Amino acid sequence: MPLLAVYTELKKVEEIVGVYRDLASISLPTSAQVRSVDDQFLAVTTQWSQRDLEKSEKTNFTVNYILNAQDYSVLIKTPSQEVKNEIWKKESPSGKYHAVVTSWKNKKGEEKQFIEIWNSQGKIKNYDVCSQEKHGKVNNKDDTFGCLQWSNNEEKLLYTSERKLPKTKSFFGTTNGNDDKKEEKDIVLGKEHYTVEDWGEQLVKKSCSVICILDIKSGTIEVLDTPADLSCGQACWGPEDNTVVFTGWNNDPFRLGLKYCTQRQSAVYTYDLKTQKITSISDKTQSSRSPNISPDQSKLVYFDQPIGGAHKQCSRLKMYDFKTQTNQVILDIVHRPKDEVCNGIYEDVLMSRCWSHDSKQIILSTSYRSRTVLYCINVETKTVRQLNGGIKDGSSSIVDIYKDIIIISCTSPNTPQHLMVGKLLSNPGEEIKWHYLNQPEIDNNISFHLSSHQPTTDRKHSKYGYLDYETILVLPKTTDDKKPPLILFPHGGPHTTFDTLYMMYVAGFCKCGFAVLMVNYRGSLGFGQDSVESILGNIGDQDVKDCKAAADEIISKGLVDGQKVFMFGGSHGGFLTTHLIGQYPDFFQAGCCRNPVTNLTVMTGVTDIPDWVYVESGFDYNHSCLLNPSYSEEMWKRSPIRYVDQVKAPLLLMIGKDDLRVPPSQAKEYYRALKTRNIKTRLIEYEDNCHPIVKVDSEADAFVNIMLWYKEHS
Ligand SMILES: CSCC[C@H](NC=O)C(=O)N[C@@H](Cc1ccccc1)C(=O)O
Repeated sequence: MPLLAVYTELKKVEEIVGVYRDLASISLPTSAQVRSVDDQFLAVTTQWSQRDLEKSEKTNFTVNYILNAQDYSVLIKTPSQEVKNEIWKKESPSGKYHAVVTSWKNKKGEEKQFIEIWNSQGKIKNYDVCSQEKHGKVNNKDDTFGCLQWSNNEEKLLYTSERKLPKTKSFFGTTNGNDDKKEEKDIVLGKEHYTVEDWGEQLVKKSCSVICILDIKSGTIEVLDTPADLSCGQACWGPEDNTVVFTGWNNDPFRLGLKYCTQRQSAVYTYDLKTQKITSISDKTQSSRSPNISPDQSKLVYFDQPIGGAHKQCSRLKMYDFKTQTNQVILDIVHRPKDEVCNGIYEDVLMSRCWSHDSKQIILSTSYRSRTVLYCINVETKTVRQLNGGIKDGSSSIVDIYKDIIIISCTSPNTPQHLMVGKLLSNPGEEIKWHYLNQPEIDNNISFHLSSHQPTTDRKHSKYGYLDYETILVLPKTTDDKKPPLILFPHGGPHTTFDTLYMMYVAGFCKCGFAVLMVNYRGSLGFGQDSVESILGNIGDQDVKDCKAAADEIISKGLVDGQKVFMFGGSHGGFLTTHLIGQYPDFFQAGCCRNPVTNLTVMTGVTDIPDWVYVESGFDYNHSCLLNPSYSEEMWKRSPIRYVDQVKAPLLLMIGKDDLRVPPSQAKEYYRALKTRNIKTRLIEYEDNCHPIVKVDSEADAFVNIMLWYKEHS
């Protein structure tokens, strides 16, 4: 390469790295808890996360605030304090104690887990919970099964862990040299290599979760006697601490991936701590989850939806009354949106605190078309209202509520998430006045526009012909008349959605000069259950055409350069990327995709969610389904690889080597097919990354590679 070209290339890299460094340094709130100190003051504890590119890890820290209880002004803000080795922290109901689950490696490199109890004087107890050998590893916050709950009398802690597995050793020797006689009789022979099923992508080694109770005074641990065919989680204390309420997922006949999949068979149960009797309180023909008890302990709410079908869908909000032992629907599944208020609930779980102080209302946030909005649902009148809050056309979500003081997180594509505090008012007509906890950093060089798109007559769905869809166009500020190149970016899933949130990659693309069109094609969440169902059996067609038509509309409005269009997407978004460059070969300059689905016919035996392949291809699924030539034929017709001969655009493929959802072989097969057809392509493989590719160093490397790829092929 001539010297000038080398210099220009280096300059380009430096600029992109600079953009990424700036964005990666932004810290974002992850959670917050509010509590009243007295009539005059409120205390708010907030948790934050920030990328540390030097250490290649995320730094977590807390910031504490003291607020004036009358006008919510910030009186004191403590300096940031880094949090290390902490898996989970939970304040007791009175605020006197904290329980902290910590993880630590001893000198032999073995992982130890402790539950520590703290008060204002310091650490008062520390239990090495796994040493009692009553259970396996404690679940953490992010696991679907995780929970940490103080009993109302503050004497006990409820948590979940993996069920204890029998120890095993080889038929021909010992596991280690120091097994004593007592241990020897508990050891089974020759089972070391038996498969232990788990719950798949991002839930590796989560096989069968059990509920545990730690007696804080004595340190004894009781593992509840739940059936071995249930994985238990999301546990909370029932009225007067006499029962435990939890969600149980069926392990049989075999486990399928649970991450991003709320349609698995599960129910809400109560466990009587005196009699050990387990009762299912939800409808067992539905999939139920996320029980949450009212402050007055008279009732609980939870979500349910049909078992099977789309991996995420619209859910019902249901309520169980402890006195009458009856269930009722508070907010039903919304098939076809009827009003401007609510299109249904699309959340996996409720916030751990979601009730108003009078136990009459629930606060939750969920997608309403392309925005996350706040809802207040009255469980007595079964009425729903949207709460005001945040940025115009932006998104707001609930972070915590305590005694009607609400903390929300507000954001938009040009405004990173920031926290606000307000009071839930008794008069539903009155607007909440929100106060900043931290000031947002608005990027005035980025703007965004929401558009709705009406499919042309030939593209209307045969059953749900009324459906429309939306896009979010994010634009860089340009100094000249030149229109920016466009990145067409459909989301994955397909049953998820792009809400008007701040997304680091999108902001980064804009700062590098690109416009980004995020497409909520039909099938996305937030538009009613009909939209979710409209895509089943139509993948590779309806979604592809929605994306292309949206790009055409935006180009025809003259907002972007129609001669410079690039494709980007992950997973099902990678499926759409490879479809679009194959079906519209002259439209795209280049493409990039992460863990793309490229060939459905070879997915069923290798993904952790084979049901996805059947259901999205338009078939019913049950655990005994086997692939046959007629399924395969339909799957082939819907696969991007079918169009590989037509591809012209250079394609960058990125793989998370540990992805269990979309096996790396999908990208590799497509890569080989492009190579042999002399289409420019590159494959990047990230070690220790699974489906999302979000390890700090990999995410950073992928960003720079994507930008260089597009710039090289502009
Ligand atoms: C057999 S893989 C199917 C594609 C995958 N769907 C579900 O997991 C997918 O597109 N994944 C999305 C992840 C996602 C799904 C739902 C909600 C949020 C994220 C992706 O990686 O973007």
